Amino acid sequence: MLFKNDEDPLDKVPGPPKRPIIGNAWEIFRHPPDKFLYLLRDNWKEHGNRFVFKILGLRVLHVAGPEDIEVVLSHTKNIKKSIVYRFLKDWLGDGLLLSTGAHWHARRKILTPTFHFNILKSFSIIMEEKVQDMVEMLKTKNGEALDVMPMVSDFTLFTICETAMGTKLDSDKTSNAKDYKAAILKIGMTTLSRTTRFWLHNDTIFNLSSHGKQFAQYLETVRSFADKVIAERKEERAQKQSLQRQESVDGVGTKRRMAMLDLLLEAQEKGQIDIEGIRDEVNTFMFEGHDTTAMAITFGLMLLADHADVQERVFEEVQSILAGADRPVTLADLTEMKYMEAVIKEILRIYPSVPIIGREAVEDFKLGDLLVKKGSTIDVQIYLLHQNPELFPEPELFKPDRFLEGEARHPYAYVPFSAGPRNCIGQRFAIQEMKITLSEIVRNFKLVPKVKGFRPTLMADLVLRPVDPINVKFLSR
Ligand code: HEM
Repeated sequence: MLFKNDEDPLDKVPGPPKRPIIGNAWEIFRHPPDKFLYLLRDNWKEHGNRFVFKILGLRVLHVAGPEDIEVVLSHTKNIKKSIVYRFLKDWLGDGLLLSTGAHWHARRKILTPTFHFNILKSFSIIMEEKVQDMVEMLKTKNGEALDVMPMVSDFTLFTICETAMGTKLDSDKTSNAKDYKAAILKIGMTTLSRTTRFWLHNDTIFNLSSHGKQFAQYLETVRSFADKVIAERKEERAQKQSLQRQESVDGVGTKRRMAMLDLLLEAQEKGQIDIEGIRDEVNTFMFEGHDTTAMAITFGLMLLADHADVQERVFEEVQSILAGADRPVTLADLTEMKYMEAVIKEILRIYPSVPIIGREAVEDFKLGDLLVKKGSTIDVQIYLLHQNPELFPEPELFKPDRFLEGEARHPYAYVPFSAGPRNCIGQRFAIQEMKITLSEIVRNFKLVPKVKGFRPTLMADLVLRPVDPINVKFLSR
């Protein structure tokens, strides 16, 4: 693909001027990885909602308009992920995020019940416990400015491990968790560097490079963490199988709750999945289930701290739902939090945790008059879509009310969880976790930014991250 250089309708789509043979490889490489998102934004501002980058023979069509995004995301056959996802294959294997075709369909079917209402209900109890731990820790800090990202990603990692995997991270395992989180950050950075350096797209060259050797070490760390989680749950299951089955039937609040991993282990007993498959899914869900929500909550705390008026409305809403009662929030309370819902939507509009989605066309299709040929790479630019002033006036402003006022909008103008067949399976889990976390924090603390109006530089690797620390003071109410 990299060296195929035949004619293609995508050559007529605007984009930065292409050099002979290498296309835009030099401009892309010249940009440090943490500036790549800004390179995309500048090209979008200059060329509009469709632009093409060419790296040798590989054309990448970037789409940022809701009409094009609707065609790409709702296509039932073009569900194959793009080349960049292949760079994650040694880690996430054939797990739900990377796989395609019949294999993906079968896995999605096995995993969908994990997010059933009753299971999410039992997860809410764990989420609430984990938030309370964070609240207690914050109370001991006496309002000093804290770098929120590491704290929040501990919380979301502990939560996904205990909900989906049924594994509690005690103090002993916390250091493993720290190594795991650090390795994920490095995997993201290395993947982004690999994306922008076309010669590293080749596996052999990459594996021999210093990037490739370090990548192998990070992989070892994340894999062994996932393996420990599986081994532990398996052992516990063997010991307590009969008791656990009975308790998972009565569902909520029992000592042993049914986790996603149990569902996979049951599928293994029925011969529907092998141990490699379980490993791939555990790796996929541990990553997708903690890093995405960690970034969303981190940016959310920053925005709430910076907008005292919004924070006050969130506080008042929670207080009125609880009628001043001193008890944890319940699922019924969460469904009443309409303003909070608008706040969360606005957080994910400005900072969509997954800023770009990549597809490889498995068959020709049309975007209006433009023929997109089989084999083309298409990048859906969620971050840019959400920044479009025609869809979201004054897009740089944090205005949750825009989601309350019933503004008419294209159905694909807002897609933080993607849409169509490959949408986010964890969407309801994520929103539930965000609602519980933000409501409990705002109930207990007044959030104040260390520096008013501070906005970090952003980096789009596997998720959208702040490059600079986000410091917030948590003043007890
Ligand atoms: C704010 C939080 C989250 C956001 C913004 C988000 C966003 C997304 C997006 C945009 C996709 C499509 C990716 C693509 O096509 O390449 C996706 C897929 C996925 N997400 Fe999420 N996600 C979030 C939280 C979660 C959570 C909590 C879980 C698990 C508990 C999860 C599990 C997954 C999985 C497994 C996929 C692949 C689904 C498939 O292809 O069938 N996500 N997510």
